[in-house]
Amino acid sequence: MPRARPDTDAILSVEDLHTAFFTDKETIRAADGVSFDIGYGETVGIVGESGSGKSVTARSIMGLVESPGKITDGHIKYRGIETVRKFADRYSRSTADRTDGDTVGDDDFVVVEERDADGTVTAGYVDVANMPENARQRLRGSAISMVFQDPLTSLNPVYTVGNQIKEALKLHQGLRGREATREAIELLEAVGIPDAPRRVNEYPHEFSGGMRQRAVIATALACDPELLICDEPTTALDVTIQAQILELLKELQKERDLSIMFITHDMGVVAEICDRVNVMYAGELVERASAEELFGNPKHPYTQGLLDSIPSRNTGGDRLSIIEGDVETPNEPATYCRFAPRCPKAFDECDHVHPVLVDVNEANDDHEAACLLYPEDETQEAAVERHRSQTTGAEAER
Ligand SMILES: Nc1ncnc2c1ncn2[C@@H]1O[C@H](COP(=O)(O)OP(=O)(O)OP(=O)(O)O)[C@@H](O)[C@H]1O
Ligand code: NI
Repeated sequence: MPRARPDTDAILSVEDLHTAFFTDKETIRAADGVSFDIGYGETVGIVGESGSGKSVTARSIMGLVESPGKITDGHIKYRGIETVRKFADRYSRSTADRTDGDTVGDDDFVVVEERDADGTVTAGYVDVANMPENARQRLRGSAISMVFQDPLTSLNPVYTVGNQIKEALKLHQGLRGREATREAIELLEAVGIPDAPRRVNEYPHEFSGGMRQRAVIATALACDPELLICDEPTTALDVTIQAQILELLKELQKERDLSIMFITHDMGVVAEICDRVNVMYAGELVERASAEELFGNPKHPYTQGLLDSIPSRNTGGDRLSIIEGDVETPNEPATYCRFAPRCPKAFDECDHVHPVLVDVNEANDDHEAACLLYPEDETQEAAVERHRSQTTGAEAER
C-alpha cells in the first residue's frame, strides 16, 4: 500500500512504472513496477548492482528511452509548478472553463488539480510517461536535467565548454551574446572551476576529469532545473575528486533548492549524499527507507549483502564479502522473488510468491521491504499470505 502523503510533498512521483525492451530474442522488463517519490529539495538515491534497471528508470523520467525500449505502463508525475502552468496553457483542453479539482481525464498528460480565484494553476502535474514526443522534447533538459556518468558523452569535443553552456542558455532561457557569456562564466564559477573567464573558451579535452564533470553539471544547471538526475556522476572519478563533486552537488542543492535523484551502485556514496534510498534489484524496488534507517537497520537480505560488500578501510579496501551470482534479467512478470536464487535466507515460498513492498514492522511506517520475511512482527505464514494476496490483487486489476 503506498504511504499516505500529501501529493504536493513530492516534485516527482513515479507510479508503477513499467519500461521494457523488446528485442528479437527476448523481452527485458528493465523497470518492472517501480514506484517512488522525490520530495522538494530532497536527494533520493537509487542503488543496486549493474543491470538492475537504475539507468532505465532515469531515462524513462527524462523521456529518453530508446527503441526497442518503451514505457508500457505506469505514471511519472512531475509537479514542478512552472512546468505544469506552461503545459496547461499550451496543451490541456479548455482550461478556461475548468473548475477547481477538475482534471482533463485519465488519458491526458496535463492534469490541473487546483486553480486560485483568478484562474492561475496552483497544483497539478504533467505525466511524462504518457506525454507525446513533441511535448517531451519541450520538457527535456528544462525542468528536469540529467548528469551522466561519462562527461565526454555529455560534452561535444568540437565546441568550447562555454559555447555548450551558452547553447543551453539560449535554448532554455533565451539568453544570447554578452549576457549569455556572463552567465556561462557565472555558472562555471558556481561549480567551482577556477579562472572561469579564461576556461570558458577552452575545449572539453583541455579539462581534467573532475573539471569536466563540473562543466557538465554547469551545463545541466544552465536550464535552471528543479530536478537534477545524476546517473553515477562520480563513478569514473578517483576518490578525492569524487568527494569534491559530491560536496559541490550538496552546495548547489542548498543554493538552488534542487531536488536530486542520485543513481549509484556504491553504498558509500549513498551514505554521503542521500536523504532517502530506494534499493533496486532486477527491475523492482526491494527496499526503501531514510538513509539513516537503511544503513542502521537494513532489512532486505539484498541490502544487507550490498552493505556487507562495501570496501572497508579496515581491510585495506578489500571487499568484506560479495553476493554470489548475477542479477537475473527479468524476462517474465515476476511470480516469485527474483533475488531468491542468491539469497542466504530464502525458503520454499520465495520460489512461488512475489514479494511486494510492505512496512517492515508495525512500529516503523517509513521503512519498507519487498521480502516474504516482512512484516517481521507477523508470523511467517501471515506475512507470506499478505504478499500473496497483494500480488494477485494487483495483477487482477490490470
Ligand atoms: N537499449 C537497450 N536495449 C536492450 N536492453 C537494454 C537497453 N538498455 C538497457 N537494457 C537492459 O535493461 C536492463 C537494465 O539496464 P540499466 O542500464 O538500467 O541497468 P543499471 O542498473 O543502470 O546498471 P549499471 O549500474 O550497469 O549502469 C539490463 O538488463 C539491460 O541489459
Ligand atoms: Ni546505469
